[in-house]
Amino acid sequence: MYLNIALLGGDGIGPEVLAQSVKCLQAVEHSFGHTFSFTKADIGAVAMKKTGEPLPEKTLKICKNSDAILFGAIGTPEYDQNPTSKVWPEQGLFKLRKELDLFANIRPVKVFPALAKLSPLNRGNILDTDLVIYRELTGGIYFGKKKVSKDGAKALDTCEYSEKEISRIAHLAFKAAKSRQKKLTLVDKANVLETSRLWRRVVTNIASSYPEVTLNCMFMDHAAVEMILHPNKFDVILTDNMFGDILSDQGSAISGSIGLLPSSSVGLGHAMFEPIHGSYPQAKGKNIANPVASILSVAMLLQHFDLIEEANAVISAVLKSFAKKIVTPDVLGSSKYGTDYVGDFIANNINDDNDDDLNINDENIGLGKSTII
Ligand SMILES: NC(=O)c1ccc[n+]([C@@H]2O[C@H](COP(=O)([O-])OP(=O)(O)OC[C@H]3O[C@@H](n4cnc5c(N)ncnc54)[C@H](O)[C@@H]3O)[C@@H](O)[C@H]2O)c1
Ligand SMILES: CC(C)[C@H](C(=O)O)[C@@H](O)C(=O)O
Ligand SMILES: [Mg+2]
Repeated sequence: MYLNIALLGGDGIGPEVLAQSVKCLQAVEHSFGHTFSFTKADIGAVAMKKTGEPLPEKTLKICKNSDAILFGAIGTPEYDQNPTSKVWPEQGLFKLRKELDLFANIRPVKVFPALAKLSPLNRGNILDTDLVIYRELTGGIYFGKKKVSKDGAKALDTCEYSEKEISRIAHLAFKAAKSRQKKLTLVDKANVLETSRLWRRVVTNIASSYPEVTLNCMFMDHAAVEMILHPNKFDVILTDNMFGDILSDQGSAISGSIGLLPSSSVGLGHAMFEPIHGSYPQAKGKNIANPVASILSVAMLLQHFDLIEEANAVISAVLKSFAKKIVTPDVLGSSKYGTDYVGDFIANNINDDNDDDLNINDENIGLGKSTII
């Protein structure tokens, strides 16, 4: 297969983890006889320095013309600590998500058996945690009207959702649940917010088209507790933009590190793949960032194009690195292995004979198919 992949490294550790993913994609090309072409483009603070824009036109064009986008991370302390700035790097990501209509952000949360003992939340019931968050990505409070009063003493963010915005991601989440454990949890604040009440009405109506799926509605505050106490009880979580952002970071604490969890963002045409973590600016240039979230995002990319054996080869190589404790220090404090070493190990273990000494089925990380559209 030929794939034209846009590479958006961004800021902080973004380019470092992305470089490991490219090595893995090159290993897939080599082992499975595919051709991937890579086009690098700027986004975030690095793009602002060059052009003044967090998402330059040229980058958007490259993304629109690509089959898929691999994204690193954006954001720098310079802008995080300057709340009065009129432009900031994260706007580049928002514009990209909106322009490409990437309305569904799919974030699997899994506990990897070989790492379960290292999880800060290690208890018996985390072991079979295998849930996936369907986060609405192009609406809600992130994209509603914003205002700051002239004297700067008041600010306003509005949260808006339409039936259409809710129903298109709800269908994806129900389809995912149907192919998994048939449980869907809608997370909202319907006891407070009008938008949440709309979500409940729309999602409850859609549920009748998926009789095999059990729908459960849960308030966000309660969900935060349940996810820590009984993470293995969840299957598919459907939620809005803001709640999905928060719950997925929380999910990573169950897995053991935010450096482990990938995501895909899909719409009707385009698809983007990125770790759930940020630009971790403190680690920039230190070769300590965990590349696994980015590499597993490559596995989701391959699944998206139905390259299932190839995705399994990547997953199998990642699991081998866990089994041999070739991991970065966020996972195992005493580890001496850096970003490059872990990336090289995984890339060097990607081959078309992926179950040589590990059975992928025993430790299948269940990323799920990233899109059903
Ligand atoms: N999608 C994105 O590009 C994205 C996501 C979240 C945050 N951000 C941005 O990143 C910047 C920093 O934000 P933050 O500190 O809240 O979040 P962050 O995810 O960058 O880092 C939070 C902590 O998570 C850990 N961590 C993150 N990535 C890791 C990795 N690959 N390996 C090991 N440990 C890792 C580190 O302990 C780090 O201190 C901000 O500018 C923020 O806006 C970007
Ligand atoms: C960088 C930030 C704006 C972004 C978000 O909130 O969507 C990030 O946290 C994410 O999870 O992708
Ligand atoms: Mg986030």
